[in-house]
Amino acid sequence: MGLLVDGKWQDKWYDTSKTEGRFQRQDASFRQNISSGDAVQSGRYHLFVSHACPWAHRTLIFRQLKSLVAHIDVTVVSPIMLENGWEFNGQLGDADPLYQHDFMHQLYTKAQSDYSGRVTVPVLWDKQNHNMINNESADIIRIFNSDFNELTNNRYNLYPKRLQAAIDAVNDWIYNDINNGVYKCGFATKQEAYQDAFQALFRALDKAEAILSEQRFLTGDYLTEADWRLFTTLIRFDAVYVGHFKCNQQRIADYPALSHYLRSLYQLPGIAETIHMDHIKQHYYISHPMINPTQIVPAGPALDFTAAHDRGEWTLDDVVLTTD
Ligand SMILES: N[C@@H](CCC(=O)N[C@@H](CS)C(=O)NCC(=O)O)C(=O)O
Repeated sequence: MGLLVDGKWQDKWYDTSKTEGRFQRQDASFRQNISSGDAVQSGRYHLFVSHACPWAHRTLIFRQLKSLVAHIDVTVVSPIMLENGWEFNGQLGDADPLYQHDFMHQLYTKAQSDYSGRVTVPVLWDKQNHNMINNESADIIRIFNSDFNELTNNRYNLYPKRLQAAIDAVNDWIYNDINNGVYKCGFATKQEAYQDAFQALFRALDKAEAILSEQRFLTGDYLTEADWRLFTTLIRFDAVYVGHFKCNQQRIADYPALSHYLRSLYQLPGIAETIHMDHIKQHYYISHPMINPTQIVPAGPALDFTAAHDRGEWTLDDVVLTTD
């Protein structure tokens, strides 16, 4: 794991020495949108992802739900991320079909030769102008939600105006305490930092459990981006975060509403194909040798997301708004 400094790769772990052992995520740097009109073209944009990564996973889910599979190709990096950062490896993931790079950091320096910062997935790339459109999943899912509607004729709106305030409010605590919260637990290097993140994480999971015991989705009757942002952390939780990141007060399987909700989302058409548990487990357990020096990947737990759930029978048409 490392980062680019003035366009040069350096193999360095996260620095927690100035933050009392607390992990702080750096903001993404490439934050363009795709303007409507001419810029919206089938086959012009390319998505670079890791199947391990919960942030990249959001973008793959939106690519499915928004009928973009035929229009935006995907390249999957190797799940093993060590001294060279994310790598292209035709055996464990895909080779780089655009530039035959060996490493993801080469894509960043192609976009900006003096780039300084972390080299993260997902990346939305413009093949026509050979530049990086965006490397922030929160933006990419909004681009997918709205910018290609003319091309696909898919009108599902996972960030509808009338729910935006509610979605933003939910995203805020779910991002800080759950999505990023598991990383704050796992990457903490001081007991107190871990303890604080752990308490905030399970307070937030208890809150999500209470909300979902009362209503179908996080913001009420409609499925929105807030649900998918929570989903990608929940699906990894029992397999990885409980053990590897020490998020072990209880499992998602021990929360009745959360576990049924998780299965109901998993069982929607197109979603199971976005989940690759082998990449998820290999990535975390092998790529963080300071946390797991033997790099042994646990064989369990047995998880069955196809089991029945009690959240009712519904399709996307029933629960996703198609209005602004
Ligand atoms: N804000 C970014 C975060 C992406 C991110 O941190 N991805 C992780 C993988 S799960 C990564 O690439 N980490 C590499 C690093 O930090 O060096 C987003 O949501 O798109």
